[in-house]
Amino acid sequence: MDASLQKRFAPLDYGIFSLLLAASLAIGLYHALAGGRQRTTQEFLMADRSMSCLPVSLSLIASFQSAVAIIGVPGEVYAHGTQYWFLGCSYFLGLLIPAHIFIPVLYRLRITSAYQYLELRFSRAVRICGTVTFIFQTVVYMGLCVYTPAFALNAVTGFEIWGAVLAIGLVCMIYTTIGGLKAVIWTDVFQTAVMFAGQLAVIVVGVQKTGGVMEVGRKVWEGNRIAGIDLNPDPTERHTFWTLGVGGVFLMLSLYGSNQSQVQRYLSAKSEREAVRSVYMVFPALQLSLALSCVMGLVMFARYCGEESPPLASSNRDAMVMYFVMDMLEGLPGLPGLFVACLFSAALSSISSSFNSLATVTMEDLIKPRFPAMTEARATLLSKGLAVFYGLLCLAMAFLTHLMGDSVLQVALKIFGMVGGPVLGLFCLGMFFPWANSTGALAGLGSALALVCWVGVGSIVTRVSGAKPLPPSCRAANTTFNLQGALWNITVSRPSGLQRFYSLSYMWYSAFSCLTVVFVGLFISFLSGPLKEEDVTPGTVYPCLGKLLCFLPERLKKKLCCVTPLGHSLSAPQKESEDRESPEAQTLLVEDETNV
Ligand SMILES: O=C(O)CCCC[C@@H]1SC[C@@H]2NC(=O)N[C@@H]21
Ligand code: NA
Repeated sequence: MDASLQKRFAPLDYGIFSLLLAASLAIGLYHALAGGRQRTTQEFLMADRSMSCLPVSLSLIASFQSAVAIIGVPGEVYAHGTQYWFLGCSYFLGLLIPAHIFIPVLYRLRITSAYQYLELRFSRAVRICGTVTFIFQTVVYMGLCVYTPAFALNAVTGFEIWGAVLAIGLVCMIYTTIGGLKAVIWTDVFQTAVMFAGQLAVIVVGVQKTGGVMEVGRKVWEGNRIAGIDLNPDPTERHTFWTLGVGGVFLMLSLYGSNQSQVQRYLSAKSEREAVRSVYMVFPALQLSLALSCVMGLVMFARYCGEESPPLASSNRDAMVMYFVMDMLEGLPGLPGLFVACLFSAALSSISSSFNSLATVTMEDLIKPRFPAMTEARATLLSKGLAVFYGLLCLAMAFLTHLMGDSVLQVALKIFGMVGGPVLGLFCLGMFFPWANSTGALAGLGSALALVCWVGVGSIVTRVSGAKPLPPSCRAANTTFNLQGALWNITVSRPSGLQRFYSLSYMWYSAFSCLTVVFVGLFISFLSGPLKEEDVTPGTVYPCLGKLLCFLPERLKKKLCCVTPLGHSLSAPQKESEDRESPEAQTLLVEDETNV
């Protein structure tokens, strides 16, 4: 980008930014020296299952709110309008279902890795497949999280990309490796606060510099950026109420229901009730962060829509967001540093959660079952070594990220759909369908991954990445403009056949892959001999049929294989003092440890 547009940092900016990194390191160091000094895997990986709901909820938000959303969502709203905001409608079911179905089932099994559930319900093979799929998804996501802030910074300030990547990667590796899950959660709390502060600063200064709230409102209205509810049922339509509101529910379930990063936070809560409470506390904070990033996109539109050719309009939209921020905050020493601290906080909180959960599942699902006699000290040391290994892998992934094209937000959501969706399907198949067996689960997972990766790769290769950006102009609608508007609305010739398959909205990938696992899984299970109630491990099936058909007599419900609820009836709240382990799960876990 030409030097005239390049923005410079004041010394105070560097000061604030370094302060953030230092604070994160300090929190990590504190947890390395305080408490149990991270000498057991229970403390290093599970925070001694002692966390209360507030830090858990802030850590849940921070884990999947990275620079990808903080830069990607404003860019999305700037180019396409506020349709994306309807994603907030998916947060209701997307959080209620994890709170009242996934947590009760997973928490009472007292597991460490979410994928232990897959072995308890199906078989070790299914568990290994789930773990490997999760590892792949998380490594790619980490690369995206590291690269995004570094790329945006470099595009606008000339900040050396690999300097930023190393800064993020090293700081994160240090405090995650020495401080364990406690450090990750408490740094997430601090970093979430910095994230909100940074976004708020840009919005307040941006509105003030663009002529005030009324002026911004008028411009975004005339610029056709306020989207109404779009009930178009066409699944190839990129963002509609259905793709965001319904497809988004499956996306949220794949993150908050069956993703180790989030499940590990639920399991680190000191009681099931604390875990459920933390999910309820996530809801308002997620809505707020979605609102902040959408409003930031609107302010950015209002700021540049009057100009003939907005700066950087030609280049990557994510870089343009960073330019907008520096354009707004320049001349206010400290604020550019605050926003960069916000970006790095977003990245650090997501990457540290990923490091820690990768180390956890690798230990619990891939190493411990092979070496059951390993001493606690060696296991903890190995977990720390894994955190370093995954840190280096993440830096390598950052290289690959910039090959993916698209806006980083779209890439991230595609990955979650292509890889997170099938794993969600395994959990749904296991929890809601007692007849499903491990043959069906493996067949379902394989077919879903094949199908949804075919769609995903196809859409990238054939570049049917969906809607065109709206005209970037906010001048009052005059005749020529209307004509131009009309021209913009001509729909390209409707794709047919394979093209139509590739142009499936990426927001449907989670739902599509999840339902493929369920349908194929059930079909193969019935072909290969469905399980009976007594074959299913107690506590691994959620008796949703029993709840839905609660009006039926017990006899009939038994017949319909609505298996009896978990160790404790699901409706009874978990008493604090009562020992969490249901007798069946307890005996089971003993077997699990022995039959290695
Ligand atoms: O920001 C990221 O790191 C990934 C993109 C957002 C992931 C999803 S979108 C729905 C939910 N709300 C969030 O803030 N993050 C997740
Ligand atoms: Na984050």
